[in-house]
Amino acid sequence: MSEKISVLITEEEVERRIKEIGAKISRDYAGKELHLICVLKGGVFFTCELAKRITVPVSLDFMSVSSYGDDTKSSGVVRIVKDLDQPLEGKDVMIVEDIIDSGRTLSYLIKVLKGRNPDSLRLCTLLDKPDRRVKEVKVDYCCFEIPDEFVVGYGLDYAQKYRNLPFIGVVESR
Ligand SMILES: O=P(O)(O)OC[C@H]1O[C@H](OP(=O)(O)OP(=O)(O)O)[C@H](O)[C@@H]1O
Ligand SMILES: Nc1nc2[nH]cnc2c(=O)[nH]1
Repeated sequence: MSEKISVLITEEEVERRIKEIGAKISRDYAGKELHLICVLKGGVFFTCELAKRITVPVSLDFMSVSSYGDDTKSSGVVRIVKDLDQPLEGKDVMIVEDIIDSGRTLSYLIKVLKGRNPDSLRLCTLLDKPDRRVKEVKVDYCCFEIPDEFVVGYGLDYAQKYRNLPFIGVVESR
């Protein structure tokens, strides 16, 4: 079955905003190098587009995490499925995510990665749903705050589909 999807944020708006955030990050990190951590799978499209807009030297690493089913959603326990390849010690690190919802994933990840002694650790997200927050998370860079709707596209899936949409859409019928 295919779902009806309406456009929430157009491709042009997403691209324009990523350029803006990339320029801001480049100014904020002038004279430094930046180590981007892409949180798979959703973060991959945003990470690539953002990295292209950052003008300071960038290195990349990838991580995959998953919740332990419904119980985790309340316990906030997150499992590392694929860990980083490189250490973080002495690096200026930025976690790059597609969306922050309850905040459970990111609050866990930030705690774990801080323990690896980076020089600095910040968070950049494409989308933020502040109304859904259960765990407080400091968001350093955010492209768009959105209402509490289930969105797809630009890395975000519905049953593993629609990650490749070049815009942010809302699934009307699920
Ligand atoms: O703030 P939270 O409520 O913790 O939700 C945010 C998390 O959910 C999404 O990942 P998802 O579990 O859908 O994995 P995916 O990126 O592999 O699709 C997103 O990429 C965040 O990691
Ligand atoms: N695809 C998708 N994944 C999410 N994870 C948390 N919120 C969302 C959402 O709105 N869409």
